[in-house]
Amino acid sequence: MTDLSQQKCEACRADAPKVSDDELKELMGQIPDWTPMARDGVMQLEREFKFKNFKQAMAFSNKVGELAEAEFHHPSILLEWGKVTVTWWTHAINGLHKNDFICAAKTDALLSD
Ligand SMILES: C[C@H](O)[C@H](O)[C@H]1CNC2=NC(N)=NC(=O)C2=N1
Repeated sequence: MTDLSQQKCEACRADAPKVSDDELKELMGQIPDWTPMARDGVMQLEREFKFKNFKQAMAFSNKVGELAEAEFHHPSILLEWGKVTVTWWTHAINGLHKNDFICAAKTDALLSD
């Protein structure tokens, strides 16, 4: 499988398929630091990123925001002192689409920028 972080998101459509349980298992292998979880019945991918201070956390948050705009696929970003919690899911289908895994992998890649 092509590296998720090298792939591009497709346009979010209301009739797009959610990932299957088998696809979820396979895709999670490429983003092992993320946690799939259900919130109010909506499957999401979440990861906490730790930083030395608020300034570094804010800089990372901004990079995630740029990534979201570049892919036109947007996460929840919780910015706290020394920590950023990023949560990806697809609003249009109230669940997980391959786009979310691509963006999670691209989020991880920001750490080595
Ligand atoms: C109108 C709608 O919000 C847009 O088409 C895009 C913007 N960014 C998005 N981001 C996410 N995570 N899910 C979406 O369904 C989505 N839709």
